[in-house]
Amino acid sequence: MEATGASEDCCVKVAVHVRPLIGDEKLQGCKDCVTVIQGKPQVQIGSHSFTFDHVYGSTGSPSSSMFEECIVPLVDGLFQGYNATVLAYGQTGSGKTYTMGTSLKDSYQTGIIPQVMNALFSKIESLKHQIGFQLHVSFIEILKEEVRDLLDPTSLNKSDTANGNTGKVNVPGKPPIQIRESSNGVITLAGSTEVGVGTLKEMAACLEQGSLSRATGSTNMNNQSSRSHAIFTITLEQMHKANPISGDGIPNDIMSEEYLCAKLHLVDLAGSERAKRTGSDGMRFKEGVHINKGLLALGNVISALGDEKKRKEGVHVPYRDSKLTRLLQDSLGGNSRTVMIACISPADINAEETLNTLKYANRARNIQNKPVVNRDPMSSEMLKMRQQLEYLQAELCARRNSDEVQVLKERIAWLEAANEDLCRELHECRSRRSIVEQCETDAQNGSPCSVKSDGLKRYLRSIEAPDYQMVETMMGDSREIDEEDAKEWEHTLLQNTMDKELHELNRRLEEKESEMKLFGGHTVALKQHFGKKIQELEEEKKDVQQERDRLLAEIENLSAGSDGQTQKVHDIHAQTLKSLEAQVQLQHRIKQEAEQFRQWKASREKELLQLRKEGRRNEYERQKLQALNQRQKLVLQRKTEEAAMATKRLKELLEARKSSVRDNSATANGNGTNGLTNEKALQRWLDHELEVMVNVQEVRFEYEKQSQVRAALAEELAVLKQVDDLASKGLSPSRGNNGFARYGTFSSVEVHQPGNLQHLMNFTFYRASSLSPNARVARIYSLENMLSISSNSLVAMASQLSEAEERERAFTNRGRWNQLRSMGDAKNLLQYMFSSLGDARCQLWEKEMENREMNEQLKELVGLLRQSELQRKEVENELKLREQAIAIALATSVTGNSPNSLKHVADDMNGSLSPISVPAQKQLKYSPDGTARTITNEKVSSYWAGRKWKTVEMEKKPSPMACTIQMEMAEAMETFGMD
Ligand SMILES: Nc1ncnc2c1ncn2[C@@H]1O[C@H](COP(=O)(O)OP(=O)(O)OP(=O)(O)O)[C@@H](O)[C@H]1O
Repeated sequence: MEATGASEDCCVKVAVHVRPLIGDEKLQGCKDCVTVIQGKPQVQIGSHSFTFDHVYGSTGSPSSSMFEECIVPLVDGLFQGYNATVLAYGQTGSGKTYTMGTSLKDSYQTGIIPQVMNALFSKIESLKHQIGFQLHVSFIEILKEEVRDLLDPTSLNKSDTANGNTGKVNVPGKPPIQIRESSNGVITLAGSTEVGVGTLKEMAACLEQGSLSRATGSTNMNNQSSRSHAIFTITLEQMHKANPISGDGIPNDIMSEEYLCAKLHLVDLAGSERAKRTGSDGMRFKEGVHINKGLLALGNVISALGDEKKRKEGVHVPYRDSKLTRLLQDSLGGNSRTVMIACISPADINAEETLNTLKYANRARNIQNKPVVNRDPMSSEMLKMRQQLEYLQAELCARRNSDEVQVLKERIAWLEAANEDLCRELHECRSRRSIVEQCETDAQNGSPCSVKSDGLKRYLRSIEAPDYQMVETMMGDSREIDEEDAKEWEHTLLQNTMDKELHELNRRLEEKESEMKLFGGHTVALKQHFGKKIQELEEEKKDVQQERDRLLAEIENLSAGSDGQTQKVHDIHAQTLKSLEAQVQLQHRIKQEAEQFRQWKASREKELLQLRKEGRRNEYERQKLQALNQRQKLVLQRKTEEAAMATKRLKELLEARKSSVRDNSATANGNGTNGLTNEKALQRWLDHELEVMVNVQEVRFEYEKQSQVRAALAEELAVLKQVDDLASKGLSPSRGNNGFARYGTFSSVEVHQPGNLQHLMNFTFYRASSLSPNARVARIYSLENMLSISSNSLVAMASQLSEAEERERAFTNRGRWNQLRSMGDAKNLLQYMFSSLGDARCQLWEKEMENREMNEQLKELVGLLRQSELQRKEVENELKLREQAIAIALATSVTGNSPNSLKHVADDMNGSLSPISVPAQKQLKYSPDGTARTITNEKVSSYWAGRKWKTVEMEKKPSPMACTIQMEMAEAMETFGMD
């Protein structure tokens, strides 16, 4: 296959995909530090701003439009014979696999590769009648600079549990896949499996098989991190059957076929990573080193191609530095239309990596590719000939006799006029027919119009008569009549349908009417039933009233008939009794109320006390928290200031480095006054270089310290928020197994933490749940403030570090020692370096000596500390035992138990008393009969000897010696920063 045809220059298109903050980042309280300018493909981070071809995610365009805007043009180009490449680049965990859709889980349908497959097959479906297609796919990965075939059926899928890796294992003895370059510069893979696919399902199966075989592993930054660069390649071959009939109307097979072949590489690169952050060691670390090497080589290729000056100078492009760059040779600066998707995380902790990715991508935008249509040389020759033929035919046509054209034009005009007449006539006929039909309908309904209808029918029949038809045929258009028939047929059909509908409606109407009737019957019956019921009730009411009246009358009669005086006495007694009863009840009520009041008052007082206690506790807590916030803020401020100073210094040094390079090159070029100036300038340059290096180290150190502070703050904030959330739902803390107060369930915070950190989290949780709601809110607010300060500081440092790294890279590529133009310069500088190194070594030696001495002192101190600690413990134990003994002795003096029985008690408590001599202020002395008396200021040994209690110390406070030890220990611990 040969790339032929005119090439078009086109730049590599770069799209940025900003993923949202993910679970882990949210748990770490990360802030979004990436701003996407709305309506513009612009990304800002810290003080840096970048413009790309597209920006998706965050406040940019929705990710769903990425495929339409970036990938569809490439798929279309594939059908025109253009190679294409989609490259996903970014730090580990930034969403490359998600974007490409090779993970087979969350993004499978929205990923680029599945969408490409759908688009390809639907296009093939629509074109398959004109074009013959053949599709092949291959899927390889580059793992540790080794190309592995992910579709090789003979290799085994293996889960390498030792390293936690999953991936393919090549069959022993099988030759490795080779990268070859053909004479015309096309890169091919010898020995990789190319699977022919005919359906979408088959292609999807290949993707699935390869994705499952890909090497993945777990790191601190991504549970399922791709440990290799993966390339899924689709090869589309087309046989165009353009122009199958030659100009003379004779089929011409040789002239009609055109063969095109284009490749689409879909590349999911492994993520760039820092071993420290991914926490990788052993095998994972080695993988990381290889990944970074490959990406560095890719970066160098991008730099070489993206720098216009270098391009013009024809600088060597280091494609051969890695297998990845070798395989992507065509995609970068070659025969391909390329889209690079830079995936970034918006989290502040990833600011440095995000900046590096954006810079990398920005450079890639300058790469110029030269895509050409890939067609078969034979068919391209044929195409040329065909084009020539078409051109000649057109020329021939133009030169033909113009009279012929004139005649044809007149004929066309005549035909058009005839056509117009016919159309008019047809229109009239149609309107007449509709009148006839109307009359016919009326006739059926007995309308007077029926008389006319016969005449019109006759007229119509005359129209349909053979001579009429003949006229029609003569005019060359019999279609109108067919149309009329069709209309009539349509009309009949419509009428039938309407009839049916009417019939249906009538039927339903009847149904409804019968339902109504039925319902009407029911209503009457119900009315009657309830009417009767009401009447019955009315009658019952009347009866009851009559009964009541009768009873009242009876009572009146009875009272009128009794003796008046007896009644009076009876009344007086009854009244007295009543008033007495009322009095008693009143007293009882008063008593009850008094008791209730007393209880209420007591409970109020208790509550008040409780509230006061709570208030005091809250106030204390508030003050403590305030102090803590203040202290932490100050520490953070100090740390941030230190970091800002280091960052500023680094910035200045980097600026100064630029100008010093210029000065030195001027001096080295002979513009300096003499050799001595040159020597001094070189020495200054070297000092400066070393200072930059040390400063970068300092900033990185500050960066890491700041990250740790940030992580601790974020951790506490996450826990506090969780506690607050649970509390707002009305859940109360419960005690966990470890004794700490906990809420029912704990989030994934604890699931992800290893042992001791888990313990710490529990502790934080305990503290958080013991805070009052107000204190919690205040602490959350303060933590959020501190986090935001920390986040800004981190982004500023990341920006300077990324700058320093980039300049260092540029410097390394350019050659650090370019400024040395003569042997003299080199010798002088070497001499200077030697003496500087000598000084540094001497200083180091002195420091080491000092350190050694300090270490020895430290060791002694630690020994002393341990000894004191042991002594402290001994004293404490002793104190405990004595307390027990005192308790027993006191009990004896009260209960009269004999010391003998107490001895058993003490023994049971493992209380064998060791002799110790301590100053005592108050002591008890026991006689053999068990009686005790108090003695003071006497040094005695407490010892159970031959059933005799001698003395037992009563001092409860720790002894002066224990106090001294404790103080010494506290001081020492504070000095060495030990908890
Ligand atoms: N646009 C997105 N929306 C939601 N979640 C995303 C998005 N992009 C990535 N993620 C999530 O982020 C995590 C990391 O993504 P992914 O594995 O694709 O990263 P990666 O760049 O391929 O990492 P590595 O280089 O380590 O393989 C996954 O859990 C994924 O679900």
